[in-house]
Amino acid sequence: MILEASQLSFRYDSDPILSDIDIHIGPGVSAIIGPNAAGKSTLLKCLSGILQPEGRVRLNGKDIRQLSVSEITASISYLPQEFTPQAVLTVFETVLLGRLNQLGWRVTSEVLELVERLLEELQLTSIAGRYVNELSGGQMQMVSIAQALVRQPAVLLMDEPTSNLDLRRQFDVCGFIRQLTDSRGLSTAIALHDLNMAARFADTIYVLENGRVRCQGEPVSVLTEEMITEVYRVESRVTIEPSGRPHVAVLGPCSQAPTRET
Ligand SMILES: Nc1ncnc2c1ncn2[C@@H]1O[C@H](COP(=O)(O)OP(=O)(O)OP(=O)(O)O)[C@@H](O)[C@H]1O
Repeated sequence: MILEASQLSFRYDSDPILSDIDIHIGPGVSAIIGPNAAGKSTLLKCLSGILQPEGRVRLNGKDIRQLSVSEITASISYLPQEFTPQAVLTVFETVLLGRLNQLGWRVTSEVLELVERLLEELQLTSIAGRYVNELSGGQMQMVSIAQALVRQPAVLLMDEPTSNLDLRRQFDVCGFIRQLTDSRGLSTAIALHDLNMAARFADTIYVLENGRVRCQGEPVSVLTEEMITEVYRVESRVTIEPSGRPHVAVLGPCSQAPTRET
């Protein structure tokens, strides 16, 4: 399934937040990077149908404005940046709730097995019976990832899914999402701050700057020292790994950084 936007623009009030965005999600992993307030979360909300932008958002060629909420949520799973549990439920129940649209009045054994399998794959089985309001930030984030994945979407939109995770978990989660994307032919977009995670796991990177796509393409063509200096105002060294993917070492802030609003 393909999710694409053309000439997408959005404003919350008077100021434009996103302008003339053309983006093509999938199949594969697209990373959306850019400084704070560049518009990454707003873009994901526009793509998921939560916000109504100007321009076109199409799901497999169909304007999503012509789709019902249940048609959208049957295909697109959106993981917000902040996960706030709505009620005091266990981890298992919270993940199961991700299937809300597909649940009848009886939960089938297939769905229960699906939840169990996912908890196992994300190494959450040991906390399946814990209440979500008692979890650490990282555990909570893992549960929200499981809740997004249990819906078995064709399109996966994730807003900084690894921001609260330790170093090892960041690799595990990104690797799992990458592998799931490949094995199920998903179209996945992930907003990320970690350039090396984007370099390692994405097929395509979109760089957002002040609400516009500054550049896009394969990690090796996008993640250049020049782009990083101009967009993030830091000095870096970019080397190419044996895999052909770039690796970014950040050296420090640019000495003569232009002042810009964030
Ligand atoms: N509900 C809202 N009402 C008004 N302005 C908003 C709202 N949500 C976000 N904004 C503004 O839109 C701009 C883009 O915010 P957004 O959260 O999309 O950026 P981001 O790139 O995801 O940032 P970050 O990396 O800090 O998460 C910011 O200037 C922000 O203040």
